[in-house]
Amino acid sequence: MSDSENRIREDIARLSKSLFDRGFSVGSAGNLSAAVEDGILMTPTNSCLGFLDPARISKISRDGRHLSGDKPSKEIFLHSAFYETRPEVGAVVHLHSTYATALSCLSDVDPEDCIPPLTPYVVMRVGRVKLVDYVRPGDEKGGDLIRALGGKHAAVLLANHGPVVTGKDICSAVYAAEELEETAKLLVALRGLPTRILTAENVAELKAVFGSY
Ligand SMILES: O=C(O)[C@@H](O)C(=O)COP(=O)(O)O
Ligand SMILES: [Zn+2]
Repeated sequence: MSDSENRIREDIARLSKSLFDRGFSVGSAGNLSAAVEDGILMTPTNSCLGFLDPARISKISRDGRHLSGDKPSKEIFLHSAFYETRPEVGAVVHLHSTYATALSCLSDVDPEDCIPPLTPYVVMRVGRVKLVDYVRPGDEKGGDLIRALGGKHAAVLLANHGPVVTGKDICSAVYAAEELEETAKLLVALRGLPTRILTAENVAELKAVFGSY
């Protein structure tokens, strides 16, 4: 195993524990993956993000075959669809974090833009978030729904389930998932209050200056 793969395994375990310790995931909810030179590392199914053993993290091929480690997350289709459709994706994080999941259950969120641009950082880290129709966790159809987005979104909310956020590497994907959750919390706190969001010009300026990955 290469030094780089070992480092990414350690990063997945360390960042997963950090998410678990701060309540971004509970029990065995959520899953993370990261690309390595010869495949994709993925958290094992039914594992607790707080107690991962780097050596037992699953490894799958780019076409979804289980190569080594424990049995991979049942959300393998969801993760694989992001890697397939967005070449810049180096990692994927799925959580059941409370506020983002709460938004995913509201009947009046805008399915095209379910995390409106309240602050600059969510625009810079996450971009426009699309609501994806509900399917059973682990259903292959989840992958089809992500592929249908044509790689246009770095993050989605799975209806009545939770967020899936990507990044160029595992650290960026985790930071983006945290930013999405904090913005969801603000949106819930501001519900019913007259709220100013960033204008289209503000968003365009952020994209021009900071780009989007
Ligand atoms: O909600 C679910 O069942 C999955 O999306 C999940 O979060 C945990 O599944 P595994 O990664 O297979 O444990
Ligand atoms: Zn889930």
